Amino acid sequence: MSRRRLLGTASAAGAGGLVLGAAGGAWGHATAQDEPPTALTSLGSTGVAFHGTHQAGIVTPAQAHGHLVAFDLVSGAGRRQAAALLRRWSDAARRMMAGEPPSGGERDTGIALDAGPSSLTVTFGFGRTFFTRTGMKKELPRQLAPLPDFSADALDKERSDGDLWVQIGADDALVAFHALRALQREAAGAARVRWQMSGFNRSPGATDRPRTVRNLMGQVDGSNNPKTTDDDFAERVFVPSSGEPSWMAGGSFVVQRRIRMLLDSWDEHALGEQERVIGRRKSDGAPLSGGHEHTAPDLDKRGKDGLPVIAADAHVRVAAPETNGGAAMLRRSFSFHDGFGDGGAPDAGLLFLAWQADPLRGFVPVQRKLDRGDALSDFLRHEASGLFAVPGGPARGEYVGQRLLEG
Ligand SMILES: C=CC1=C(C)c2cc3[nH]c(cc4nc(cc5[nH]c(cc1n2)c(C)c5CCC(=O)O)C(CCC(=O)O)=C4C)c(C)c3C=C
Ligand SMILES: [Fe+2]
Repeated sequence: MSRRRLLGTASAAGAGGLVLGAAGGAWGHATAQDEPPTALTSLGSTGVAFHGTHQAGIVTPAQAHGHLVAFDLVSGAGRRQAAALLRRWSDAARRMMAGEPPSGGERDTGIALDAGPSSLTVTFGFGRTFFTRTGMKKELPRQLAPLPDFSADALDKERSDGDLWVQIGADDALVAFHALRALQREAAGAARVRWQMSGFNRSPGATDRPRTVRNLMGQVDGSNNPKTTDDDFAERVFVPSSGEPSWMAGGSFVVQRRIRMLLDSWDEHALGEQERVIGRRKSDGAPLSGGHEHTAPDLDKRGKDGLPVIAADAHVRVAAPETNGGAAMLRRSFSFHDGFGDGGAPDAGLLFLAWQADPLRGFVPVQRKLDRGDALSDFLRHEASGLFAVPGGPARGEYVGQRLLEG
């Protein structure tokens, strides 16, 4: 037994399959010779494909651990350095998503030694400033127009935007941090970290059956997300092959908002009031109009008092596609908790991530409306913001963004 005493069991997401036992380097460190091999659970052995029409990490079920990080190109770095960086990053991401060390192993930190790929995904995007920094203004997608100012914004510019954006997700915390650190090291000399945020979701296997995740307000969050099986899913979430700009075919636009939850205030409110604010039951996420979690909310239903059972300012009514001319987005967020403030209030909330083919037909109109009349907004503060173009997935032998950088 030379490299490790782990055996894979399953590979749910295909392509790379289970890929333990990469060559050399730190991966050769010893475990006792006489230990019997231990099978990885499906949590560790699950690998997600790096290549494909779309990048991984968009329709992939949200993992238990997430890192979001923005980089700015260093002064003097332009298109050529950016292309070389994306090539290095793609190579590292492909390897790590297959459970291998990032670059042959010699320089690897060893943080993910002993672990399988654990559903690792790495997703890359470009911010508006990337196109000016690299002299590629002509390629700037119109969909990257700056987001409007919203009245409830209290944005920290230093934790917003950025030239390059990376989303990392994994079901193991060490695997996730390993990827973050590896990509930061690969960036040396070309780009430096502008801001970084970490988040989490429930671990696979923590519930009696697969369930929609809860957020830190205790609500079931994600029930009425577009489903991959919906006829209009791809149209809503991905840029079509005939879309503009052509290098974004198969890509998507992501809006990220660090939304602090004012939990001290929220947690003081009675259950009935909390449910009125959202328009759904807290226990199981069912709409207040009746049925179960996945029953469509009936926005027309009225109670005996003649009032709508889902209130006029309930979050689900104000955000629903039906009340926003069909505007929709795929929400795939992580919760965050970064300690407690001086007064004891948790610095916690949602790293809200919304994916769509065009933010002007997704996030923007919905947030405009929420900004004017959402009961939930009394309990939220939008503290940081970013909008990034996430190109389509790479074909074999290609790196992410190659069609932009070498087109
Ligand atoms: C601009 C878009 C949205 C922001 C910002 C947003 C913040 C936010 N939402 C919750 C909790 C819930 N949201 C729910 C539904 C929901 N939210 C949005 C959009 C934004 N939310 C949409 C489009 C929808 C779906 C509406 C529908 O079609 O019914 C729900 C209900 C369950 C669900 O469908 O997911 C909850 C709960 C928080 C806590 C939050 C900011 C921190
Ligand atoms: Fe919401």
